[in-house]
Amino acid sequence: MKRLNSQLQQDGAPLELILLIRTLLAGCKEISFRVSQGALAGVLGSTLSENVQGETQKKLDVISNQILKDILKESGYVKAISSEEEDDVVPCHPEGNYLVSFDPLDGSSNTEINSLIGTIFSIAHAPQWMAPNDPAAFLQPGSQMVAAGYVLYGPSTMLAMTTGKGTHIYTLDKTHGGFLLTHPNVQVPEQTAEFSINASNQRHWEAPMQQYVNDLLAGEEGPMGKNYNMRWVAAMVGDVHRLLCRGGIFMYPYDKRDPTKAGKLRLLYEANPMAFLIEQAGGSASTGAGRIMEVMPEEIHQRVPVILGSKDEVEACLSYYD
Ligand SMILES: O=P(O)(O)OC[C@H]1O[C@](O)(COP(=O)(O)O)[C@@H](O)[C@@H]1O
Ligand SMILES: [Mg+2]
Ligand SMILES: [Mg+2]
Repeated sequence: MKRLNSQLQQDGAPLELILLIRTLLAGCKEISFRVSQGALAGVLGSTLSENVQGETQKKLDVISNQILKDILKESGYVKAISSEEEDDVVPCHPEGNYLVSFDPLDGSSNTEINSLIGTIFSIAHAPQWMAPNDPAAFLQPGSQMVAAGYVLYGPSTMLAMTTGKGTHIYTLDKTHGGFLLTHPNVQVPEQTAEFSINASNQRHWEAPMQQYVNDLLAGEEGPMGKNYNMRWVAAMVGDVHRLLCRGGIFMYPYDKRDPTKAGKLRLLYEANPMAFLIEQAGGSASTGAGRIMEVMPEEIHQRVPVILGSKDEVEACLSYYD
């Protein structure tokens, strides 16, 4: 089976980017090991501290963040980092050519129940003009990403990765520690009968989303004329992985609970990397008002509504907003 390295080379990724990706994945392998240790290593449970998102940090949030921060800072390839768990931009190497944004542990509410969690990341060029601690450098639209991916810590540790030449999925072979290409060039089916949303928030959604989900639930007797199934892993990395494997539509829309927030999910290190993977796999990714990867960020922890997945189904959902 082909190794990650040769696929990245085949996709024309420059050597320094390949070395950076390998460095980041070395950190993810360490996280995968710590996660698998669970209660044996005392890594489950919450800390007493709150992050910039206003969420109580899980021990694994803090551990994963530290592992990635340390390994990227030492690498020399990275000028600066933005992380879900860091208030501000973390300056790294003044000569670094890349910016890395990451969600060190996605699906934190799943840590205690041994369910799916992961790490999500995106990489962009570091503008020459930027000072290593300047957040303005991160305010680039997602279309500027040069690479994005996630590592899913599940029964197998799996990696979905794109450098703009398709989306490929790899499985970690723990016998030699290498990621092997097990699902080359994944394609999201254009049609689907599976949706993913936290339905407990329905009363807070805008009218178009309420109507769309009601019509999905109406099944073949309803306007959609077919029965839909529902899934919710409560970890974006898990719901998007299922979607890359067999299609579907994933939604975390705007809701009225907190009008100051455009959504729950963060643009730089959740929505953008997932949008890049989905689009490179033939799917669509929208905020409801436009393509996620065309959003011009205003700040590093900005949130956006997310509607992504099978092309025809995303279109059907967006037609409710028209
Ligand atoms: O608890 P809810 O409202 O269902 O939200 C689940 C969503 O929140 C998240 O867990 C947020 O990510 P973090 O765990 O990294 O904070 C997503 O992975 C997931 O899609
Ligand atoms: Mg997350
Ligand atoms: Mg997280």
